[in-house]
Amino acid sequence: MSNPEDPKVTTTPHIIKEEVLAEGKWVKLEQTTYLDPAGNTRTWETAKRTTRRSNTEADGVGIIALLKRTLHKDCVVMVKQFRPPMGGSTLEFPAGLIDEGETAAVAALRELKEETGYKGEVVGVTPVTCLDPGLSNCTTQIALVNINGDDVENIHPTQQLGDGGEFHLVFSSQMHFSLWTQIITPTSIVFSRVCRSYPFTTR
Ligand SMILES: Nc1nc(=O)[nH]c2c1ncn2[C@H]1C[C@H](O)[C@@H](COP(=O)(O)OP(=O)(O)O)O1
Repeated sequence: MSNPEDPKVTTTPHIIKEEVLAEGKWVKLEQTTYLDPAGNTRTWETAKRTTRRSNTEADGVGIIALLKRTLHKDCVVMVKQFRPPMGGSTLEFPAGLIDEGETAAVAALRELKEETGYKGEVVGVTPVTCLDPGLSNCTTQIALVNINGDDVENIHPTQQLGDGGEFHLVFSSQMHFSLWTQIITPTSIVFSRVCRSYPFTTR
């Protein structure tokens, strides 16, 4: 039985070793051996993307894109798509992996163009945040983008879809969107975890 008078042995937690248990083309499973804050050696099952580049902080970028048009209310552009891990469709901010040599801002404009057809302008990029730190080391940055809907290039946006299949564009009124953020977000971390991918009921 432990003596409550004993000073707790504490040390800085850190990774001791990482062993690959299984690896696919996109994802790998590792066993992470680490020292916990009480000085105990423990293990954790960790999922990682295989696509992470050595010279970057974030795996991907999520895009909060505001469509601004004369005589229309501003709208947030979102995409609805089938997500195999969910076994169904989700309503999400446009998003994607950051390619080699890209900044989050450059990746945001490329992904926005591919997924929605819109040409945007980046007005801000958040710091790096994690998405599901109990499972994975995946990280993201959120780019805030304005779309000039009056620009001739944005009148009839054409998606540039690859093998990934079909995306449906969804426009959420800014007021509705603000309500979500007031309810769900005291911090950007909660915001990105809860709001980046919002389960969508398909009919
Ligand atoms: N976990 C994944 N499994 C796959 O089988 N394929 C995957 C995974 N993650 C990404 N990809 C593929 C799918 C696309 O062809 C490319 C690029 O994805 P990207 O569009 O950048 O990201 P998402 O919008 O999140 O799909 O990677």
